[in-house]
Amino acid sequence: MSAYILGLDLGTTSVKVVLLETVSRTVVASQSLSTSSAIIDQSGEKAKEQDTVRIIDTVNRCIGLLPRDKLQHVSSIGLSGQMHGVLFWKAKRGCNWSKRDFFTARDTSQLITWQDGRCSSNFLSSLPNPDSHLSLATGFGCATIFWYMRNRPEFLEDFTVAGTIQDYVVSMLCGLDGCVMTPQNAASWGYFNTSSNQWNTDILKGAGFPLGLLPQCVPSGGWAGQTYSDWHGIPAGTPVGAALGDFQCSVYSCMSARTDAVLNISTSAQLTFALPGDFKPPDSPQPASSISYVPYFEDSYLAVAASLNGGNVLATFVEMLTSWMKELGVEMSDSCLYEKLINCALNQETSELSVSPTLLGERHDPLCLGQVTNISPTNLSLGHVTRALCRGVLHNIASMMPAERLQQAGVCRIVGSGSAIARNEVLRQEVEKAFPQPVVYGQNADSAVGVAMVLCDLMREAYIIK
Ligand SMILES: Nc1ncnc2c1ncn2[C@@H]1O[C@H](COP(=O)(O)OP(=O)(O)O)[C@@H](O)[C@H]1O
Ligand SMILES: O=C(CO)[C@@H](O)[C@H](O)[C@H](O)[C@H](O)COP(=O)(O)O
Repeated sequence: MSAYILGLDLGTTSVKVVLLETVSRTVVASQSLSTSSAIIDQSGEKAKEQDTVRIIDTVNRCIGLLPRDKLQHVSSIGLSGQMHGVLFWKAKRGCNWSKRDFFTARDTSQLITWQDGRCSSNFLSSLPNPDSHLSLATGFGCATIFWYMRNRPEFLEDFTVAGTIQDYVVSMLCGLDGCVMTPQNAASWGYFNTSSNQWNTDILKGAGFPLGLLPQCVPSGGWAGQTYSDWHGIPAGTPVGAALGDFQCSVYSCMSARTDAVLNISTSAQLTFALPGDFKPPDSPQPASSISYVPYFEDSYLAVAASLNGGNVLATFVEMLTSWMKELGVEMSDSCLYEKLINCALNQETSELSVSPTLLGERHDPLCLGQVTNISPTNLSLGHVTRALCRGVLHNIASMMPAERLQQAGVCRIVGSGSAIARNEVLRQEVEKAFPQPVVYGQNADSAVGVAMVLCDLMREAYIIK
């Protein structure tokens, strides 16, 4: 009888699940559903939160679409998800289990995501310097906790545990009292040293940070525990991997040679290549650099240009059009709008219109927001604007990680991944124009597949799969 690994990715826009057949290492079933969990910011503070209850409901619906007979033969579960963000819960009280088959979120906070803009540059510079090569940015878990500590200390009093959304699901599945976190996610929170794999506890303690909220660190590719109950037909006692970063897992799914760079465009966008095995990160942060060095597996690192402006730029354009049309009394579904916009831009191969689409700024340059230039009466069609937006997304990431930098690193080709690339031919055309290196598109290149592959390879190494 075949055994399967369940891979689950909790992205910013959607939840994706796959079943990977362990012997052939192939995907036999997959599903994806949008979480529609964004909470409108009423505060004017640039808060970006998502509704935890909705995210977990989407997980339940998405897994419910997988074949139940195969779920009964799942031998391990791996999770990845959006990094940097934080949610809070109370030990032993973070969820309700129903009929020993699924759980729903209970008494948790909302998820404060990587897109949260509440930590201004002034606020960040008032925090202690981290002992890490990674600089701190708004939306990073520890910065968010500091923000609550200083602005709404009563909010933190309600909770005893914190983690990313993927860590929360792992804790609930395994019935853990606390939270375990891998260096991939811990590094994305800030105040974590990737050489020692330890939190900067002394620095944080000195600043009055609630140390009890720091998760316990376990290796990337390690186990968190076993399922506490049956879950969607998967038997209780099934091993669960400690949650990984969605970025690292998307790379794992499609980087087949050290000479590959990976360009992932989902809600955000990342362009990355693997650093040599003996690479050691610098001692201190380089906040003005558009390239950072993030932990991958074991002691290895990836060099990455992590842009805050990827598929979300197009999603914002679609949202803007929808709201304009609503005001004008017209209705159209998002999927219909995407299709029409992509078709218009395919018929408009070039445009003089220039869009710099950094709607969220970038971590190395937070105040550099978007601009449109070179506007003329003849370049205002939907085709022109959509073409210019897609080109702008690629120009921005190529300015953060120039083609020459890839060449110096020995990159021979770029592998495209992520659903914004998979679903948008205009973006694919612009990727091919932006870089001289040949571009290929990964089959099954995504984080849910990547996290399942990580577990599959671990079990092979341990001879659990023959
Ligand atoms: N119908 C569509 N057609 C083309 N692109 C789409 C469509 N729906 C969403 N997208 C793109 O996909 C992006 C979200 O990708 P997804 O993989 O779901 O994100 P994440 O992994 O961050 O959850 C959106 O920001 C948007 O650019
Ligand atoms: O900074 C990085 C990677 O270092 C990121 O951009 C990171 O992948 C993202 O912030 C989140 O994980 C969101 O990913 P996604 O939802 O866009 O797939």
